Amino acid sequence: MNCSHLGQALIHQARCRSFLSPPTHLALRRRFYVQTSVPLLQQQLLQSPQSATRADLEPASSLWPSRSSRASLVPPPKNTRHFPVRRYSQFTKMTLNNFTKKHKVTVIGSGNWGTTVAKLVAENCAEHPNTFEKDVQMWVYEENVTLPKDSKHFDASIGEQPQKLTHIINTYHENVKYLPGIPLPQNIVANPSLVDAVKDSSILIFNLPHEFIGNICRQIKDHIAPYARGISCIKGVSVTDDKIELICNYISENLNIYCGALSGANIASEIANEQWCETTIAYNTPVVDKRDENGRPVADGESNSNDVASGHSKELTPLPLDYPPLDHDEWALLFSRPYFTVSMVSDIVGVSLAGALKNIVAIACGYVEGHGWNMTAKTAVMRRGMQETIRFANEFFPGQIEPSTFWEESAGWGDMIVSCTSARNWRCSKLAVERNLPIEEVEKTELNGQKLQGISTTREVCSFLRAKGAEERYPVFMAVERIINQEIKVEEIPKLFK
Ligand SMILES: NC(=O)C1=CN([C@@H]2O[C@H](COP(=O)(O)OP(=O)(O)OC[C@H]3O[C@@H](n4cnc5c(N)ncnc54)[C@H](O)[C@@H]3O)[C@@H](O)[C@H]2O)C=CC1
Ligand SMILES: O=C(CO)COP(=O)(O)O
Repeated sequence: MNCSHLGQALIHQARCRSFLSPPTHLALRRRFYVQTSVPLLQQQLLQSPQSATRADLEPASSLWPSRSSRASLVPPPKNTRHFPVRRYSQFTKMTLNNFTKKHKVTVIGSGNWGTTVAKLVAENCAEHPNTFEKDVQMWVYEENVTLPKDSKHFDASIGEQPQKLTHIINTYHENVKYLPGIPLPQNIVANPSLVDAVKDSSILIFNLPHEFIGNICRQIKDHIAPYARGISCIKGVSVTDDKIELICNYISENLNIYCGALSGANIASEIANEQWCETTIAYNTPVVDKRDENGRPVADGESNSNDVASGHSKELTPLPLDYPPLDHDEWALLFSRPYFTVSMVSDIVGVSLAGALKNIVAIACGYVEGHGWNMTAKTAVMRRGMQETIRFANEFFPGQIEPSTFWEESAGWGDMIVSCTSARNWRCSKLAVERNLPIEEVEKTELNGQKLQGISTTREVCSFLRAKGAEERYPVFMAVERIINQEIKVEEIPKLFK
């Protein structure tokens, strides 16, 4: 029994025991399909992209069994037509090559994670020329960088003169400042002009510290394609007074485009070194972008304001039909690598909040460890931190999360564990206690320009909780703020958690 069969069997078994509601059941089937069948399909198309016919794709049925073998394996779910139709549309979308346009991709941000995501996306753009333009624009916040004498790129004729970071990336294909030692694909184009980098792009990937997103949106608002679609890889939230907004929703509303969210247990330097990991992408394809199996729009052409599927509150410009569609399959195609497994879901709120709030808990864990307490204390902080995260989501985004995001997805417990044991927020808060320094000092001396998201997220979330009078229900979050502000010591934590 291969992985896909096994997945279906498990889902069916769980459903028979009434563990899963029918929608969850369907969502899980879809997830298994994206994770297992799509890469195989891609591989087949890669081997023979021009000549592939539907018959060529039939071997994929070893992953997705034929109707008869499916029937013998597990009784079909209610909506059995769903996946065969999708499979055919995948074939149509990827092989007929009847789209006059391809998606142009821009990554906005070029830090540790920004550059890593640009790398994996650029690898996929080169591998899927029917769907994506080969070159990937990467906007770089320009700065001068001096290559040290022992750098392999050191040029004696230039000496130790500072050079533009964009020049270094485009010449040596390495981001020596934010992702040193990792060779980058040559189809990444480092661009210091934000407006030029986003011009005509149908896909915008936002990947920079969350505090800069307001300024970025203001600068690009009038320069992006109105039909562009986004994915935010940013971990943070936007808070003003007693209002809180997810970063992807902030982007959607301010640019009037639809934007999903990517988040997971992802340490950039490990992924850049192609060590395997998983991630979660949340995306609700807007109704105006949905197409039937013949590639025709499913929207009836009437007003598309308040797009129900995506939750977008304004009128969206549809993605033109001369572009390949942008649905879960295409996002999986853009982000999946052999070393980066993508799970597609619809829970924008759960994925975004899990990614933002775990940074507060990671700081708490670093403090606890720096104080000399070990795994048992850290586990207590993680458990309570996750409890507060889910409480926060239910209290301030009622009815908008899927609990399975926190329990089953990389964006949930996966990210919590990795962040509390090895990420930058954890590392710097641990050092802060060990050196008896404010965490901001450690950030400056240890990270060479990289930014901690946990400090500002803690302050923003705590100020929001105060505005809502909800501090008492969030003792972990509030304690972290007080330790950051050096108002209390780590040893006071257990008393506060009572
Ligand atoms: N590094 C990682 O392992 C992961 C990071 N993330 C998230 O990805 C997002 C981006 O983080 P990184 O790429 O790691 O960034 P980073 O912390 O490595 O680098 C900071 C970036 O901010 C840029 N910058 C500095 N001043 C700026 C300004 N005024 N305007 C615009 N940009 C400016 C710098 O040029 C640099 O590219 C964050 O929300 C982070 O939480 C998510 C998963 C993994
Ligand atoms: O989000 C991350 C891990 O999933 C990275 O966290 P840090 O920003 O603390 O390194």
